Amino acid sequence: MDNSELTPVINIGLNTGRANFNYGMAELAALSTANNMNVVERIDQSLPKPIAATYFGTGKVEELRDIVVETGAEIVVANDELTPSQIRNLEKVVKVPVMDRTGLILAIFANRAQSREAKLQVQLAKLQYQMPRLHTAANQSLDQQTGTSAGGGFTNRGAGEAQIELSRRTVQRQINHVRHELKEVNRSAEVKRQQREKGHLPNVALIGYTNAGKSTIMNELIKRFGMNDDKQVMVKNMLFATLDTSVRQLQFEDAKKLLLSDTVGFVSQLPTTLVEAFKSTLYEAANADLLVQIVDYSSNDRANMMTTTEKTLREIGVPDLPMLTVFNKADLTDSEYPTQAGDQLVISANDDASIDLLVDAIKKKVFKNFVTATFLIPFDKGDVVSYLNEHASVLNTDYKAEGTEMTAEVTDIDFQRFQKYYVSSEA
Ligand SMILES: Nc1nc2c(ncn2[C@@H]2O[C@H](COP(=O)(O)OP(=O)(O)OP(=O)(O)O)[C@@H](O)[C@H]2O)c(=O)[nH]1
Ligand SMILES: [Mg+2]
Repeated sequence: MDNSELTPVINIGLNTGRANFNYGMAELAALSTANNMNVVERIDQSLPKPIAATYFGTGKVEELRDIVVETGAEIVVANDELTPSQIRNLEKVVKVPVMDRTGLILAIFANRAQSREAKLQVQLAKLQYQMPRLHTAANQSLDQQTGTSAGGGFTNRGAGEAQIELSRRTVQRQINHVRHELKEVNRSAEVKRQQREKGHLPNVALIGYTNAGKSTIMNELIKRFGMNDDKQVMVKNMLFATLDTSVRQLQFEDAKKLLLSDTVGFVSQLPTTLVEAFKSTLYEAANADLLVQIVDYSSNDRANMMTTTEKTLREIGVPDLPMLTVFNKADLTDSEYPTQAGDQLVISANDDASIDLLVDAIKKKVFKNFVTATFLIPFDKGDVVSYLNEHASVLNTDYKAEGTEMTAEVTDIDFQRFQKYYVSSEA
């Protein structure tokens, strides 16, 4: 796409002295690009805190107006979440729509959403964002950006209080409706989840900053250890390529199995409405036995990206889970790969030796509580035999007069369950 097809925008940011201000602004530029915008100018102002009425100081807002005219920018995008009145007051002076960081991220999510669940989740987040902003032009610019019409009829700036109240009730009704539909979608997802949980397979979740290579790694693992009919997931060089959680079962040469999930990537200041709306999608990560954090090793911002990931996990309410940290895209750096030091790996997703090392590291983590044991199962306990065949790696089966003798690697939990059939253990 050449720049003429992109909307020219100005990024503005308030430097309150936070250490990662520049990182936040770089992220805002990347998010703008992801939303088909061309950032023609960046304007910062150093202030201890935002001006309540206009975000920037008066003089700076005038300057912004001049630069909008000079550059032909069509939208101003602010690095923070603005109050409805800040947006309104800024728009009065600069005379183009003003969008905040939350509105921008919502717009990207709305453009990317494919599945019914993702679409409903984005819609819910958007409606909740619009609720306190009904009488500003912010929704208007949001709707122009996303091309959707939810709430688009309520952005009439001249509307009176009664009109706003009516709009509020309408939006609340829409919120209730979307919530209801989401519950329906979630119900079928919940059934699938419960079926998986019954299987007692370890759950491994790929998580991390957007565009780090989670889906690429997922696909490499599916290619080698997936079931025949397992579909690949989408990989794209853009922010938030993945908005749905995909779960696949992997089976290794030694018959051990696990569930691997790939999910939505993170970015700093992920709007709370989105985090809230995407809770069920992010549930897979919260419910994992092992988190595999993928980091773009070729990015200079990788330390900030890791901090962002850890913050977001806390926000979603993910408990302190065992974690492997995988520095990916090492092929774009001068570093040697694949290497491992403790729980940290340096790899490249498209390199076989890297995937071997990763699989080995994952297996050591999730199958560490396995024991090899021999069980003698009475012939009337066929269900135990089929359970072991399905869920354990069976090393040997013998038919004795008293029943079926099976030597298998089982989890310590399964070992407890079948202890009464236990006859001996290997070193
Ligand atoms: N050079 C190189 N490129 C990689 C590597 N891994 C992934 N990529 C590229 O990085 C881009 C993003 O990869 P994805 O797998 O979609 O990233 P993701 O983490 O799933 O991103 P989101 O779904 O947006 O959160 C794609 O263009 C991949 O081809 C790697 O090891 N080396
Ligand atoms: Mg992805």
